[in-house]
Amino acid sequence: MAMSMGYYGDTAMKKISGGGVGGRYDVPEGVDVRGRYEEEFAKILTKDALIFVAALQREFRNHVKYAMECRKEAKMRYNSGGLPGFDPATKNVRDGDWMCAEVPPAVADRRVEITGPVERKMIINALNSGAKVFMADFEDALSPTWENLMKGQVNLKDAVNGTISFQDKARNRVYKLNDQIAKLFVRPRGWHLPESHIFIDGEPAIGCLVDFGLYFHHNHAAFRKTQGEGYGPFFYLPKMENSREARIWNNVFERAEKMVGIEKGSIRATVLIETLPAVFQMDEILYELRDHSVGLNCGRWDYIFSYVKTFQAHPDRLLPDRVLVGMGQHFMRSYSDLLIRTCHRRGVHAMGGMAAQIPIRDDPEANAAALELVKKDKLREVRAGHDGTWAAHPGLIPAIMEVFTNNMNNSPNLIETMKREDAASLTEEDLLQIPRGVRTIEGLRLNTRVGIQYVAAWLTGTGSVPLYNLMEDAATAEISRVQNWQWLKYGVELDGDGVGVRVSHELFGKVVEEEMARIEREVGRERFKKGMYKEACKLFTRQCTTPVLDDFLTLNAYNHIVVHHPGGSSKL
Ligand SMILES: CC(=O)SCCNC(=O)CCNC(=O)[C@H](O)C(C)(C)COP(=O)(O)OP(=O)(O)OC[C@H]1O[C@@H](n2cnc3c(N)ncnc32)[C@H](O)[C@@H]1OP(=O)(O)O
Ligand SMILES: O=CC(=O)O
Ligand SMILES: [Mg+2]
Repeated sequence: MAMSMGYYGDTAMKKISGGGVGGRYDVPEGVDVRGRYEEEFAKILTKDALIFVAALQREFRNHVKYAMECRKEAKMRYNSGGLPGFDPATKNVRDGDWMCAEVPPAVADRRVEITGPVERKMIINALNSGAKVFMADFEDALSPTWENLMKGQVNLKDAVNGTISFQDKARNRVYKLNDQIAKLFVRPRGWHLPESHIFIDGEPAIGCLVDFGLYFHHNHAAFRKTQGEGYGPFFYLPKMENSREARIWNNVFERAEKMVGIEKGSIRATVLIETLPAVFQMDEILYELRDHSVGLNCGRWDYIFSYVKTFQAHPDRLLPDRVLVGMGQHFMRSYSDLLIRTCHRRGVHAMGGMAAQIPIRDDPEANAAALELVKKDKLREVRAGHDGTWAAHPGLIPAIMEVFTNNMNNSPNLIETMKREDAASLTEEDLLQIPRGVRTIEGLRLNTRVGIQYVAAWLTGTGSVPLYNLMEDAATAEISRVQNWQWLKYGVELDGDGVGVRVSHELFGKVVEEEMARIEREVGRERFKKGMYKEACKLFTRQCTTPVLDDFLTLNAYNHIVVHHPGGSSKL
C-alpha cells in the first residue's frame, strides 16, 4: 500500500502499554473503544485503522455538525409553511455544461444490483447471485449493533480478499465465492447516526466515517486490484438533503485518497436521492462529487418517508394509505424522470429503486402475481431510461435481468441514448404534487402491525425482514411510523373503506392492542414471549404519539442497542 508516512507518522508511534493483548484494543491517542473485544474485531480495529478514522472525524466533525444544523434550519422553514424548491443561488450549476468524470469500465454495466445487509452468508449469496453489482448495506437493511458492524467489516474484508466462506452446519452446506461475482458497493450509514461504541476526543464517532473509514482502510488496495480494474472502492451514499453534505463526502474521499497515496477520482459513489429536499439539488450534488460520482439512485422508500417528514406541519399534504404511494403517483414519476435526465446529462448512471415484493415460497399463484408486479415496475424503469435497478432477493434477478436486457439495445447502459430532455420542463409543482388515494383503518392497522414487528426485529439485531410477503427495512418502517404520527396529529378521517372514523389516541390505542394480539397469534406465543415485541410496541407507540416528530426511528431507538463493554480500551 502506498501510504503517506507523514499522516500515519507520530501518533502511530505512541504505544499503549499492554494494548492489543488480554482483551483490549490497541487504541491511539484520544480514541476509546467501548464495544466488546473480540480477536477478529481487533484485526479490523487496528491502531492504524483507528488513526485513519480519527483523522477523518477530526477533520470533518465541524462540517458535519454544521450540515446537521442546516437540516434543522430547513426543517423550521418547512414547519413554518415553506416548501422545498430549486435554489436560485445555484442556478448556474444547474444550467452549466459541466460533466462528471467518466464511468469506470468495471461498473459500466449495472443493470441489476442486489442489496442486502453485511451478513456473511448473504454477502456470499449476493456476490454469487448473477447481479452485476452487490450493495452491501450498513444502512437501511442493517441494525447497527456492535456485533453486526464489526462482523460486517470482517466479512467484507474476507469478501474483497476472496477468502470468504460460510458453513451451514445444519444443512451441511459450505458457501464459497464463484469465479464470476458481482462488483461490490458499500453503503455506510447516514450523516446523522453516531457510532456510540467508539469515542473520539470524548464524543461518539460519526457512524458513516467509521463504516467508510474501516472498510476503505482495509480494502482499498485489494479492491482496486481484484474488482475495480484500478478504480474503487465503490460506495452508495444515503439520505443526504443538500449538496453541502455531498461536498463533505467529496472532501472525505479526497482526503482518504491522499492519505493512502492513490489517485484523486479512484473512489466512486452513487448518491441515493431519497429525501424530498435533495430532488431539488441533484445537479448540485453531482457537481460536488463530479470527480467521484457514478450516478444517482431513486431511493423511493426513504423518499416517501421524507415527503411526510418534510410536510409534517402541512395538513393539506397528507398521504393516502402507504400501499397506494407507488411510482405511478405523479410526484414519484416526476422524481424518477428528472433523476434520469440529470444523470444522463452529466454522463453517469440513473439507477432505479427497490420493488418491495419478494418470492412467496408456499403459494405459487401469489408468487406469480408478485413477480408480475416486480416485472411491471422494472419495465417502467427501463423504458423511462434507468440504467439499472435494485433487487431485494436473488430469486428475482433472472426476471429483472431479462426485462432490462430486452430493453437496452445491447448497451451496457442508457447514458448516451436516453437523454430525457422532455423532463427538463418538470416543475416544483410536479415534484411536490400531493399523492392521490384513500385512507383506511386497514392502512392504520397495517402500519402498526408492520412497524412493531420491524422494530422488534431491529432491536434483536435484524435490519431487514420479510413481512406479509414484502421486504421491510428501516426505510419502509419509517413510512409506517410517520404516517401514523401524521394521521394522529391531524385526526384524519379514515373513510376509504366506508368506515368513516377519525384517528384519535383512543382509536390508535385500540388498534395497537388488537394488532399486538394479532402479532402474537401469527408468530406464536413462545416466539412472542421470547422476542422484543412489547419493547418494540412501547417504542413505536411513543414515536407515533409524540407531540414533536422524531427525525429518525433508528436514531431514537439506537440507545436500546448500544452495549458498552465494562473494560473498554481507552487512551483519553
Ligand atoms: C429501502 C432500501 O433501502 S432497499 C435496500 C435495503 N434492503 C435490503 O437490502 C433487503 C435485502 N433482502 C433481504 O434482506 C431478504 O431478502 C429478506 C429479509 C427481505 C427476505 O429474506 P429471507 O426470508 O431470508 O429470504 P429467503 O428465505 O427466501 O432466502 C432464500 C435464500 O436467499 C438468500 N437471500 C435472500 N435475500 C438475499 C439478499 N438480498 N442477498 C443475498 N442473499 C439473499 C438467503 O440468504 C437464502 O439463502 P440460502 O438458501 O442459501 O439459505
Ligand atoms: O434506500 C433506498 C430506499 O428506497 O430508501
Ligand atoms: Mg433508503
